[in-house]
Amino acid sequence: MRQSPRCIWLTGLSGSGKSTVANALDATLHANGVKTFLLDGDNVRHGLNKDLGMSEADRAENIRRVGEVAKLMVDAGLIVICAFISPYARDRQQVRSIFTPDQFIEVYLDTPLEVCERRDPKGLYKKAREGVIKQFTGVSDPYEIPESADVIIDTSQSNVRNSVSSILKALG
Ligand SMILES: Nc1ncnc2c1ncn2[C@@H]1O[C@H](COP(=O)(O)OS(=O)(=O)O)[C@@H](OP(=O)(O)O)[C@H]1O
Ligand SMILES: Nc1ncnc2c1ncn2[C@@H]1O[C@H](COP(=O)(O)OP(=O)(O)O)[C@@H](O)[C@H]1O
Repeated sequence: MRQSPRCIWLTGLSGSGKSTVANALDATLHANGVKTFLLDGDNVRHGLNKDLGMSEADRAENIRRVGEVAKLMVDAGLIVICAFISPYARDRQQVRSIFTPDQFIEVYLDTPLEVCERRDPKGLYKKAREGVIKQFTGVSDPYEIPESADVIIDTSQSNVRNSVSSILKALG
C-alpha cells in the first residue's frame, strides 16, 4: 500500500469531540484513497471490551487491548484512528511504546470541561452530577493532561474542518 501506516490516538474528555473529529478525519482520508480503520470507545466497548467497566484497572485493560489491535492493523498497513478518553498518562504511554516513534501520533482534544458539559451530547454529565453515573471522567474521576501530545486542539476554538487539517499536517 502506498501510505505510511500510523496510529492516530485521540484523547480527551467525554464530549470533547473525539468521535466527531475522528469520523471527519476518517472520511477525509477515505476520500483521498487512504485505507483506514476507526476504533472508538462507543463501538469497542459493545464488543471486544464489553467485559470491562470504568475502574482504573478496566480502563487500563481497555486501552491496552485497543493498542494491541491498533498495532496489528498498523502492521497490516492501515492508518488506524483511535478515539478513547484514555485518561491515564501511563496507559497512553504504554500504547505509544508498542509503536515506532513515527508511527504514533497523540492528539489531545483540550476542550474545556465547561464546554463538554454544556454540550453533554449523551446526557451523561447530568447523570454524573446527579450521582447516577459514578467515576465519571472530569467530574468524579481523573483525567491526566497529556504533557507531550503531538497535536493539541480545543474544539471550542477550532471547527471540525480545521481540526482535521491540524491532524493531517502532523501526518506529514
Ligand atoms: N464513568 C464514565 N466515565 C467516562 N465515560 C463513561 C463513563 N461511563 C460511561 N461512559 C461512556 O463511555 C465512553 C468512554 O469509553 P472509553 O473506552 O473511551 O473510556 S476509557 O478510555 O477507557 O476511559 C464515553 O464515551 P465518549 O462520550 O465518546 O467519550 C461515555 O459515553
Ligand atoms: N468544533 C467542534 N468539533 C467537534 N465537535 C463539536 C464541535 N462543535 C460542536 N461539537 C459537538 O460536540 C459534540 C462532541 O461529541 P463527541 O464527538 O461524541 O465527543 P466525544 O467522542 O469526545 O465524547 C458533538 O455533539 C459535536 O457535534
